[in-house]
Amino acid sequence: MPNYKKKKHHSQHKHGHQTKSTKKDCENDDDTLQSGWSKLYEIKTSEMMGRYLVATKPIKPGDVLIEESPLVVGPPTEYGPVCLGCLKKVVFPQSQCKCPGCHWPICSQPCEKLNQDHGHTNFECNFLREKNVVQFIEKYGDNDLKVAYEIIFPLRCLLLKLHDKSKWEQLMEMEAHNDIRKNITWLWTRNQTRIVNRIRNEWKIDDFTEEEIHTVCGIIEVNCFEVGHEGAKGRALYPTSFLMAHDCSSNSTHTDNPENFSMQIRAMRDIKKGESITVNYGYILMGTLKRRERLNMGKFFWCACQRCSDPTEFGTYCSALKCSSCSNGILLSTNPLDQQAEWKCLKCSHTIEAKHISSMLDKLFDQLDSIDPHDVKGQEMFIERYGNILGSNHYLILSAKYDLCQLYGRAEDFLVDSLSEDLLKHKEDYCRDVLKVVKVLEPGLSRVKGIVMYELHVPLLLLAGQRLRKEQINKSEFMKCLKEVVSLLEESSKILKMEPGQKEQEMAHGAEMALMTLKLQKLL
Ligand SMILES: C[S@@+](CC[C@H](N)C(=O)[O-])C[C@H]1O[C@@H](n2cnc3c(N)ncnc32)[C@H](O)[C@@H]1O
Repeated sequence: MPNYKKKKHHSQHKHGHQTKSTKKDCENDDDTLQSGWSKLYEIKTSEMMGRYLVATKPIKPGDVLIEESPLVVGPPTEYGPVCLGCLKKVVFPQSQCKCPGCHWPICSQPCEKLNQDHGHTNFECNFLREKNVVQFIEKYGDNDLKVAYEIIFPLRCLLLKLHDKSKWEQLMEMEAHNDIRKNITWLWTRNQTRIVNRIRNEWKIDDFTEEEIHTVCGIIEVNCFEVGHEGAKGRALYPTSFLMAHDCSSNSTHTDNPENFSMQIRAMRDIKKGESITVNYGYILMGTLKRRERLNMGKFFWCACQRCSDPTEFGTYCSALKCSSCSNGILLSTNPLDQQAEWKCLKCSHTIEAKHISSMLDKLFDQLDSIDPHDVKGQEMFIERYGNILGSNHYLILSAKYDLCQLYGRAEDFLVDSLSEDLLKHKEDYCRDVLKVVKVLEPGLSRVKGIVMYELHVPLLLLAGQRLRKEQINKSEFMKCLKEVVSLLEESSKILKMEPGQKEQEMAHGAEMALMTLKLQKLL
């Protein structure tokens, strides 16, 4: 299905942004050697995608393409009361700590993240105090409180119009897709009642027009990144990173620093000169039908990338369903770029309408989603129950396996020392199943790959030791296993070291410690 958007108002930017290059990149380039900075990309425009970034020279895996502070950061949607400084949850109305200026609840006295450029600025504090918005917060119930905190992010964007013209102009450069969004009645009405009417009618803030508020809502929906980690989650807009186009098998990745929400975009694999630089707006372990539906609902375009165009998704078959009419047949979409195209068995030609597939996938997704992420037995039951309908590489099965490969060894009752040989083998199998697919869908320095590689080293190392002791394998077979362990540890530590999240940092550290221990034991 083609993308119907028109991009009339985008001017073509010919300049590349100044970006930091890695040492490796500098070594190949005299200019860069002198400055330490390099223009790695330029901005181009296409009818279908609007503006997007294109490499102006060959880029290596791990090269940093963009590193920047946010323009604005705010609370997520549907989340509830958070500290206006650090975005950590606060318990309302019990919270004792209040911002000394506007009296909104904060996490501690003082929260050191108050008065930051992109968050609860002095300007915002004075503005909220003058309008006495806290009076509403104090009388709201749970639902209204969630809405009130959802307004903070658009309000922060709008306040730039009053106190930071240059940032406001940068924001107004971003796509809002008002023409498309106006025709999505539920979305426009939701924004009208939850955001526009609250700001203008209830909070009596008349500094912004309805159109301006809707536009800011659109800019957020189209361009914002979900940021933060456990404890402090948020949404943020960045001056340059928003330009990255989407690809379901992207060549770059993004991470935000939990301390200050600064954004880093890095290449995951080799990018050729002239190739577009892409990130994945979604989640790698999701099948084409639902992935495209989500991208269209959330980002307002129908993706037609190579992965979406290929019914087998590069031979991974991660959307394929088992045929109920014959044995060993599998069903695939007859045209993955058409959401309505029927699905057909490759063996017996049995067909099913796309709408039935879609509603079944929704039901199964809801079931998987309702399982506590720490519930080993629940996830196992999901695989057992639906493995016969969904293919073994199906993305819903792989999602459960991805959770399980991290749970075995960590979850209560499944700590690593208590895992039987069978369960260790089970963990190994799940890791291998996920890794096989992720290596194809996200080759290179992929975070998911780094995590699974780290997880895989555990059963391999323990099983090899047990088997050597029981004389089920000899020394040279043991050394062969160790070789795989070492390569997994080296690769996962290389990938995860680049990720600022605490979990990834701990794994990278764990991988390095494991390598050191092997060296000390003179096994390497
Ligand atoms: C975050 S913005 C990216 C910057 C945008 N192209 C611009 O010019 O402002 C996201 C929007 O870019 C467009 N876009 C990004 N990736 C695309 C893709 N793979 N195919 C079609 N449109 C895409 C869509 O219009 C989407 O809503």
